[in-house]
Order: sequence, then C-alpha cells, then structure tokens
Amino acid sequence: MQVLVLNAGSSSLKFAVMAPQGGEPALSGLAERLGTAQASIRLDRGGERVTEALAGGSHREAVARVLKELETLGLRAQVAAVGHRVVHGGELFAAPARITPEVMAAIRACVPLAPLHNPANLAGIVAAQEAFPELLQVAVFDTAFHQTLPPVAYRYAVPEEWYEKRRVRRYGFHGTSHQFVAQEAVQRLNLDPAQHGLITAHLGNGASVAAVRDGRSVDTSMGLTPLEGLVMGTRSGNVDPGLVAFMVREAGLSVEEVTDALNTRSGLKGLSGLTNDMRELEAAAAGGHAGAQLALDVFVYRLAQTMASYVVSLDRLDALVFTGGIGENSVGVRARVMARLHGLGLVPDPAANAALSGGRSGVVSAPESRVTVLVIGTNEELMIARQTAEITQGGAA
Ligand SMILES: Nc1ncnc2c1ncn2[C@@H]1O[C@H](COP(=O)(O)OP(=O)(O)O)[C@@H](O)[C@H]1O
Ligand SMILES: CC(=O)OP(=O)(O)O
Ligand SMILES: [Mg+2]
Repeated sequence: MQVLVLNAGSSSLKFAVMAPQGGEPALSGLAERLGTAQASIRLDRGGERVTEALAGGSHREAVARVLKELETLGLRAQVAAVGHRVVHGGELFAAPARITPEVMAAIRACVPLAPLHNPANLAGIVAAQEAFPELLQVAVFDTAFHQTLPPVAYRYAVPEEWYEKRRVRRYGFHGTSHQFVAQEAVQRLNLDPAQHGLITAHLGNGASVAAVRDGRSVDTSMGLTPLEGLVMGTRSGNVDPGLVAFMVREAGLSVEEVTDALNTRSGLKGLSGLTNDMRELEAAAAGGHAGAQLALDVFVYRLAQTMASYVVSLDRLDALVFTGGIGENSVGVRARVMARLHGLGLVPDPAANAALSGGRSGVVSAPESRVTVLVIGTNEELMIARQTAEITQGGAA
C-alpha cells in the first residue's frame, strides 16, 4: 500500500508517495510559486530529478501533474489514500480525521486562525478530491499533538469570555514534527515511553519549541496563530501586543498592514534587512554584515531562552532535540544555543556537532553532559503516511 501525502503551502505544494512503513518515497517533490507565471514543479523519482514549468498553475494543476506522473510510473493503483497536512484544527481535532463535508467545514472555520495556511490546505484537499475521487482522504493536523496542553499552558490571561466565545487560547503547531522526533528520541536513547522529558525545537521557516512529557505535549511556543514564540524566517514571534495599536496610531497603518508585516517582513528577514534564509544569513554574517549578525544573535538568544524555560513544564529532562532545516543543518546555530544552555549542565561535543548535517541523526553532546542533545531528521511526510494508513485500515472515523 502507498499513501499520497500532500503538504500545501500558500504558494507551494510538497508531495510524496510512500509506504507507511517508511523507506524511500516512490515519488516526491515540490511545486513552487503556484499562481504565478514562474510556477514550476520538481519531481524526484528513484534518484532521478526533473523540474518542469507549470506556468500559471495552481494547486489544482500541481495535483493533476502528480496524478499524471503516478499513471506514467504505474503507481496509481497502489495509492490507497491521500493524507493532507492541515495546519489549524482548533480544539476540534486531537487526532487525524477522515475528510468529510463536516471536517471540511471545521477546517474552513479555522481559516481566521491560520490565514496563511488553512486556505492552502483546503485548496490541496479540493484538488486531491477532484483528482482522486475514489480515494479516502485524511487530514493530519499540526495542532492535534498539542491538544494535551494543560490549561496553565494554553490559557492567555485575557477576559474569560474571549475564550468562552471565541476560543482565544494557545493551540501550538508543527505537532506532527514534534511528535515524530520525540518518538525517535525515545527509541534512540532507549527511554521509558511512559516516563521521559524532552524539549524539541523544530526550526524551519516557521519555528517552534515543545516540551514533551511521557509522550504528550505539555507546552509549545506557538499560540492562537503560528505567529507567537520564536524569531522565525519572516515572522516576528513574541512582541508586545501593544505594538499593534502603537503602529496603527503612530504610523497610520491598518491592522491588516501591521499583521502582514509581522508575518511576512519580520523575523530574520526584518532584523537583517536581507533574507529569511539561514544559509544566506550565516554567509553574510561571516562576511561582516551587521544586520545579518544581529538577526542571528537575536534568533539564538530567544531560542535558547525558550528552550531553557521549558524545564518548568517537565519533571525530568532527558534530552533536547534539534530538527527542521535549521536544526538539522546549522552547526553554528546549534553550537551557539548549546553554549548558552551551559546553566542546564549541557556540555557540547563540538566535533560531533560539526559532523552532523543533511538530515542525519545523532548525539551532539558530550558523554559527561547532564542533558543529552540530539539532532534528528524530521519526517512529517512519513508520520502523515502512517497516520493516514491507520485510519484507512482501521476504517475509523
Ligand atoms: N546547510 C544549512 N545551513 C544552515 N541553514 C540551513 C541549511 N540548509 C537549510 N537551512 C535552513 O533551513 C531553513 C528552511 O527549513 P525547512 O525545514 O526546509 O523549512 P520549511 O518550514 O519551509 O519546511 C532555511 O532557513 C534554510 O536556510
Ligand atoms: C504552522 C507553521 O508555522 O508552519 P510552517 O513552518 O510550515 O510555515
Ligand atoms: Mg518543513
């Protein structure tokens, strides 16, 4: 059995066709710049890579191109279900769900909470339903793993009716990735699945930290929306909420303009005035660019501070885990975060740290370190394939 996994972004679509047991995907790739004249799609099939133009193509055309490729490769009949990453499921989903008209309506109802993500996820689902009308479709929510947060972690200190009437609370995201790397860490370190404490850092374009206690998420840095918490590629992370009213009053911006700036022109990009790409920033900082250096410094400082603060959410700390494009590849970010955490009794292993990149996993702390530090290559697609297969085979709702 194969599962088609779709992860739709606002202008992109990542896809993979894979067995839920793991192994190399039969087909994977990325469609980018969808909806523009520069739209393109990259197809990776068994070591061979092709990139084609998809001019003007939307999510729909991208999914149709994937379908065509499946037919060419003779894989169509093996695909038993489609698993979708859905970013916001509100309080309604603590587990993956088979997509029904009611589930679609619930995802639509969460659009105001994730305006950058949920509309794209919906577009991906509609495109897949058109292309694969006979297949079961499953939604795997970023928020689901964090539904175990206790009220002390998820409630904001705001008027109670905001929670009662509008469900204003912290939800958390990247749950699929945090859960995957936490499970991998438990296996690798031979920890008791029912008794452990982990702090996981998913550092991609969006970035978040989670505290995982005995397999359950007990705190995470993103909140009502994926804007809260760490400094990210283009998102500000935590700011004084008074800043929005200040910029509206003093700079004459609309609320939408401030929100857009906090989401798309802030973070590493805003601080550096240069780019949201960590690789480019590290190169620019090494070349003496002051803005790039400041962006890196703030990113590392806030990340280390957040990771250290999660000690209060756990009753024991076994390991810290780095994942995501930055966590898996940036030797410098990891080294600097580890140096800042020496108050936790953390002793890095610089040679092991320098040797790990490219999605490979391993330990980067020294044997005498009071807390183990792991780098683990995340695999959200595999996790989505597994969860989709479970629902398909179990026939569950
Ligand atoms: N070798 C590397 N060194 C430093 N940063 C890297 C490296 N490779 C990728 N990155 C960074 O990872 C980030 C993208 O992470 P990724 O998890 O792929 O993002 P997304 O959230 O889009 O899935 C970018 O900032 C990129 O620069
Ligand atoms: C929820 C979120 O931030 O996702 P991404 O990192 O894919 O933007
Ligand atoms: Mg990612």
